[in-house]
Amino acid sequence: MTTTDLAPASQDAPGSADGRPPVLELAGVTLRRAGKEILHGIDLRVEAGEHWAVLGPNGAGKSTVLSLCGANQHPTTGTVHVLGHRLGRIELQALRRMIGHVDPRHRVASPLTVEQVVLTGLTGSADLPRRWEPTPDQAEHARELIASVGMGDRAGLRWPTLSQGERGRALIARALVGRPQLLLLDEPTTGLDLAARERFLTALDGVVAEQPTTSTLLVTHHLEELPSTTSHAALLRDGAIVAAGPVDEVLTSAGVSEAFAHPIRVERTHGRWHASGA
Ligand SMILES: Nc1ncnc2c1ncn2[C@@H]1O[C@H](COP(=O)(O)OP(=O)(O)OP(=O)(O)O)[C@@H](O)[C@H]1O
Repeated sequence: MTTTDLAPASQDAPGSADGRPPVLELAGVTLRRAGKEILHGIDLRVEAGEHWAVLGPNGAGKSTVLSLCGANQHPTTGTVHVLGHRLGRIELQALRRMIGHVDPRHRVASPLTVEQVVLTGLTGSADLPRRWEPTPDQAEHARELIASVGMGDRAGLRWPTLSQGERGRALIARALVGRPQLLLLDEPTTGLDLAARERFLTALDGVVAEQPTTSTLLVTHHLEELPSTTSHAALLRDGAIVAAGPVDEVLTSAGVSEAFAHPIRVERTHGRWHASGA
């Protein structure tokens, strides 16, 4: 395989105040599937270095929004710009190589080892292309990431034999291996034990510190799983955004209660969030 580098961001990419295109811009996005509109007029703008939490009840459309941001599907109407490129005008796989995506729907078809699965993050594919080899730097970075998610002694294990939590850890390393400018995390701590969850949050804080322009979007059902570096939040309900903006303005008891149609008390202590029934 030849690695196709992306052309410079398209001329029609919307600009920000400093002239750089936003990392993500969704404008008037609707999406229809199986005769049903599942997203209605989504507007969302994410700048470099912002860290977004995406929250909402089951079926609100969180994963669907992330799949658009991850160049996995096109909107039915409206526009999606990712890293300055408009979906529909760019080869999706080339774009995917610049995005780290922890996707619970990710399928590993062949019995790859943990190390091989992590390396597929560099090729943006489900399998390792024939004749493709990582550079020594890439291989070393993959090994470091595998160790950082606590899988250093399991790098040679094959995918079908892994537990759910081990797969989750491998997919986090896979998402980080390309040092992406955009990191999409769809319930990344599902199946992780308590220590692995905290290790993941520490690893994410490390990425944020090492790569200050990387932006993240994290979907979770549990406010306790939000990293303390979260800067913004979007609340979804029934395929629409009910609130989006700086995290302390959006993750309030009133905002979260409205999104979930249920009274919820939200508290923030030592930088982390907690939710309980009001
Ligand atoms: N390919 C599809 N065909 C038909 N309906 C779909 C399709 N993909 C998603 N949907 C529907 O769109 C809605 C939003 O789904 P989505 O997975 O984005 O929700 P979510 O907020 O991530 O939910 P959860 O918290 O349960 O994971 C759901 O009602 C779902 O059934």
